[in-house]
Amino acid sequence: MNNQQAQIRVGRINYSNVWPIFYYFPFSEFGSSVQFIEQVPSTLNRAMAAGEIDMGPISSFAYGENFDSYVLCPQLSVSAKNEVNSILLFHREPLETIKDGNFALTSASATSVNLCKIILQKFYGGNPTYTTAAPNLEEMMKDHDGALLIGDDAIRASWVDTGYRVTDLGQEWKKWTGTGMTFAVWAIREAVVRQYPELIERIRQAFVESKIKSLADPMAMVHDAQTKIGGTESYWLHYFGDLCYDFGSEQWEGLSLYYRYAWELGLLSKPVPLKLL
Ligand SMILES: C=C(O[C@@H]1C=C(C(=O)O)C=C[C@H]1O)C(=O)O
Repeated sequence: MNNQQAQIRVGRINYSNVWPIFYYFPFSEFGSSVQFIEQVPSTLNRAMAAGEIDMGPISSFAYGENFDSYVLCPQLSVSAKNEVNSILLFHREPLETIKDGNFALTSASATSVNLCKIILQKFYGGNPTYTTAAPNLEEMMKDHDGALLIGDDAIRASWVDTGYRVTDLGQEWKKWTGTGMTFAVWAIREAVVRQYPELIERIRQAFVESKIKSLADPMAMVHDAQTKIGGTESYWLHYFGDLCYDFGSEQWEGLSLYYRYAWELGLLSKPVPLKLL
């Protein structure tokens, strides 16, 4: 089978935070050679590890768990230099007073779940307990001191006056480390790169071009977000403006520190190297 009929299975995170990289992707140009599978990050993480998808955005923590089999695309990520606005920990009392408490963590995440553990255990010196839960804030907060939501679940909850304190974990990471945080990376299974190098490069380049075009003029994407998710034009301009979709030395500086802390806490089994395409 030559590259043109190759079926590259590409994951697509079903949150608005990845929209800039998909918004102008030329789907029709690739026809049946590319199939898209849309899921929450944790499901895509498992699918790539199982060989059920070949490339696309996954939790950066999932790369840390499976770097032996993956390479990363330069220029593509979901990062934040400070506030991320959609990785939110909701809690009643200050973190200092609940650092040994119990926390409900969304089942949709891998990166942010472990970022929350690094923050509570390493930065606040806590010894909390964790429960993985469906991303329903009201249910999560019934019997926990805090609840972590990500993606559009977090955005929608942030629009409601819940009365809870809200900690932005991107901002918290920046406060303690001085670096930005990368929540998702664009990973490719090495076996697929070897089998379809030209097609993989065409897909990667198309993602980069979509990123450049949508960030150069985000208004169509912003108005789509208002229609499909709600919120104001200024909210979405701020949201997409606070996110960073690059993946270079600045992003690796923060991500390698995250991997080091995760390894030190036993959340990852070994140090994580950078393996670029
Ligand atoms: C910025 C975000 O990052 C997401 C968080 C992820 C995680 O915690 O595993 C994975 C993919 C990202 O798209 C978000 O959810 O809003």
